[in-house]
Amino acid sequence: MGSATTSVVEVDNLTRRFGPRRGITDVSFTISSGEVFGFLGPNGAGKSTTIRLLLGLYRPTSGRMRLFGLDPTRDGVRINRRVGYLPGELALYLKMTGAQHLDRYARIRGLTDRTYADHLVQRFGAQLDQPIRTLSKGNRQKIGLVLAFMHRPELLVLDEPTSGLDPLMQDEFARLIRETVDDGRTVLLSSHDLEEVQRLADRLSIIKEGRIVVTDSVDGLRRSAPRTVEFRFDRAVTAADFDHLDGVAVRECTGGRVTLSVTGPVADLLARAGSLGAVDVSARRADLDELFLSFYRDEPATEEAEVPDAH
Ligand SMILES: Nc1ncnc2c1ncn2[C@@H]1O[C@H](COP(=O)(O)OP(=O)(O)OP(=O)(O)O)[C@@H](O)[C@H]1O
Repeated sequence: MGSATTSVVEVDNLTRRFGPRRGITDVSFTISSGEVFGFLGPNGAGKSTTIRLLLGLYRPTSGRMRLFGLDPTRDGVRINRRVGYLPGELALYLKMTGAQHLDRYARIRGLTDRTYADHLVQRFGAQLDQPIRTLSKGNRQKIGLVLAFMHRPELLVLDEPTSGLDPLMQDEFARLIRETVDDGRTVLLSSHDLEEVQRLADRLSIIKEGRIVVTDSVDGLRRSAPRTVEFRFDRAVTAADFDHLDGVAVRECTGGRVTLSVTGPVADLLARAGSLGAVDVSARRADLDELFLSFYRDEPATEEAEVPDAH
């Protein structure tokens, strides 16, 4: 802590096509050291493709990327030593035990001090003495987590990290993430779980149909999330009384009650409601889930969404 913040991951206009199929198009984002960066998107959006490019497993069609200032297409070996990767689909050897996996990874990485690895095994209650094929999904995932974190890498790239973990283990995982960034290390957390990203990430990008639709801090997104505002009047009002106002969408209007979805400043709306003789008002901030879902559903994938930059 206290040291200067540097970019650990830089991605500029990265494009990867698979023949005629789109993989990702013009993807750009930057991740600073000590940050948890969420990468959120529905199935097939392009999260895994982006990660595979970053790890040098795919070559880009065009664009530029850097990890620690190095180019993954050329410096893969140097980069991989500094990265811990948990793939979305864990490829463990079914006949080998967890202990054999740990030995193998420690050898590849030249890791002699196993204190931290042992600590992680204890912490997650990972079962090391049985062949992987006999383990449940969650227990395999715990081994995947230990393998990703055991050498204290500077960058963790985690694809659906809590898949299969029970709530207690998810909490343990959340604590581990916090400790990791408190240590000045960096996390890229890819997921389609809104709740998980919202809880853990400082900033995030939402990717849809291969393109980034928004990048912002979680707090910034929360500020720009629509509020639900409800007014009551002692006479009937109509949707037309409100729907011309900037940032206001009428969700429901019956008799003397109107429910609105509101983004941005409320002065004009309050003036309007006042002039119509409002007798009561209530407001609640929409869940971020609503905002995320609106990006998933409605946003055109070809344009950046107009969310005010929080930085
Ligand atoms: N090796 C490949 N060959 C052909 N098409 C591919 C390949 N890998 C990915 N794609 C295509 O690229 C697009 C993005 O897929 P990707 O796996 O990156 O999505 P994702 O966001 O990780 O999805 P999920 O959440 O389901 O894992 C999809 O249309 C997919 O079909």
